[in-house]
Amino acid sequence: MRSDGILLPPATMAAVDRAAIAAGRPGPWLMENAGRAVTRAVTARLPPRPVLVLCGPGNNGGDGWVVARQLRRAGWPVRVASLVPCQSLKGDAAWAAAAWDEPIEPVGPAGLDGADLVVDALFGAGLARPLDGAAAEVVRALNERRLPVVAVDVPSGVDGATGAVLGAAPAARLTVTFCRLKPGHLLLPGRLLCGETVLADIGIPDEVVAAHDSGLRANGPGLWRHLVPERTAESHKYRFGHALVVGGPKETTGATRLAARAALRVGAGLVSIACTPEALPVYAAQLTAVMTKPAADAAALGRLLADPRFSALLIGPGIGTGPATRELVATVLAAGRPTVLDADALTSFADCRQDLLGALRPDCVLTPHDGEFARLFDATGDRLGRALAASRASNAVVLLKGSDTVVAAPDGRATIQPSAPPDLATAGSGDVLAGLILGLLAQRVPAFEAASAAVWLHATAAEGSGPGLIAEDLSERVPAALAAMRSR
Ligand SMILES: NC(=O)C1=CN([C@@H]2O[C@H](COP(=O)(O)OP(=O)(O)OC[C@H]3O[C@@H](n4cnc5c(N)ncnc54)[C@H](O)[C@@H]3O)[C@@H](O)[C@H]2O)[C@H](O)CC1
Ligand SMILES: [K+]
Repeated sequence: MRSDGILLPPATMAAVDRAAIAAGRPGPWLMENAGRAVTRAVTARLPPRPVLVLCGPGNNGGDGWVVARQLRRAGWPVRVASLVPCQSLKGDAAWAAAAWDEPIEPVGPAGLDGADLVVDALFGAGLARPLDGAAAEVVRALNERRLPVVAVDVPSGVDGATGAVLGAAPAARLTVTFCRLKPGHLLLPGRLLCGETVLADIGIPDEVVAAHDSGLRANGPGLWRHLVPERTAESHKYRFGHALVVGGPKETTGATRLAARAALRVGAGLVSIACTPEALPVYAAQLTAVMTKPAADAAALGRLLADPRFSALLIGPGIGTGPATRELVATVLAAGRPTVLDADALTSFADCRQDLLGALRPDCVLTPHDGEFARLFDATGDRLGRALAASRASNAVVLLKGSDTVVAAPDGRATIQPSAPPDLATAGSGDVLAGLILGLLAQRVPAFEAASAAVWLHATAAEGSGPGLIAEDLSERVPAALAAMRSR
């Protein structure tokens, strides 16, 4: 199976299952492969121990019956508890249960006694509402007793489309999923509840998956590495663009400098800061490779940006909020270059959002955190859905920052960042991210890929840094992240 990063929401996964069966892969064969994948993952990690398999009313439960049979064949002491009477099971689940010829218990907390491991096959892609009744009780008891759980496809109660918990969900040590990851495996809290996530090939052809591809991806270098220019012996700095940051006042130059430095670190050929004459000496005293350009007001900035050599623009870090910023943002957008709008450049439009949203283009990238997002867009719904809706509404790329950062494009594509070291939560980290996007845009990386690449580089630069990471160091770690991008 290609590691193509394709993410399939549960409803799409169900359609893929049906298409695979129509393409000659029988349901029981798929279920047997799914159960075998779970069994292999368990037996590769653990020696035999008393295991309880919790089977639900559908095909997730069907996978559980296969796991029970295969673990028993591997010599494990296995018990099975079923949420529903076996005679109510249908289709492949009924087929899988019929092979079990030992006692079957009801699902409930009492059944957990004596189990050293629990296989959670209650619900998967078909979860339709919050857990209740015996399912909720046993899940709560699992969490209270901190029993090791192996989840089939997804921890029961986690919504595979959003990562949200519906009622309750076990904290699994291991989750074995099939065919492709679902958004809920990467979005919080689902990602944390999955524990180690193993993706198993159960024989669904890639072409069946491709036919159902809706443009959702787990973020990774394979999506955009080819678009990030590489320096060679005959490279010249002018080939790597000229990035410009609209600098804040002399009292708050740090954010602007962090962004400018990050743009250089990620490979922009030239980087300039446009700032007021009062702030210019402050910037000039603290910069070496970054140039400073005086621009006293919006009109002067407009004249400066008429120079076509500026290939990408950033406004926001440290710029301050208010009408003057709105005027500067309008001037920057009027220049018609790929543009990053971050922090104060977004907050300044909280009371007049349409003035901003009506002026954006697909080569613009907005980088709100949740608070900034809520001031501009409808904040109801899950993060993936919200980011996609905001991108469609604004006709711009929306990068919704978080531990599970989502990048969404107006054409419906989206990436979810699979990891984010907690050390990224440091002052100035967002300024560095904005600078990384700017530096990639300056090198003519398209906006959606530039934003996704910047998120991955930002997280990779923080990997292994440990506590005490500061934004300046983060920027210095970008070259190593670029090298990792080329090698993975
Ligand atoms: N990905 C693949 O190629 C394969 C996946 N398999 C497994 O099939 C399940 C999906 O099975 P499905 O029957 O569609 O749904 P579930 O088993 O998750 O749910 C069963 C059933 O339960 C009802 N229900 C939903 N929510 C609740 C609730 N909160 N309380 C009570 N009942 C609820 C609803 O009617 C559901 O239909 C997938 O996860 C994989 O594990 C195949 O086995 C192999 C191929
Ligand atoms: K499950």
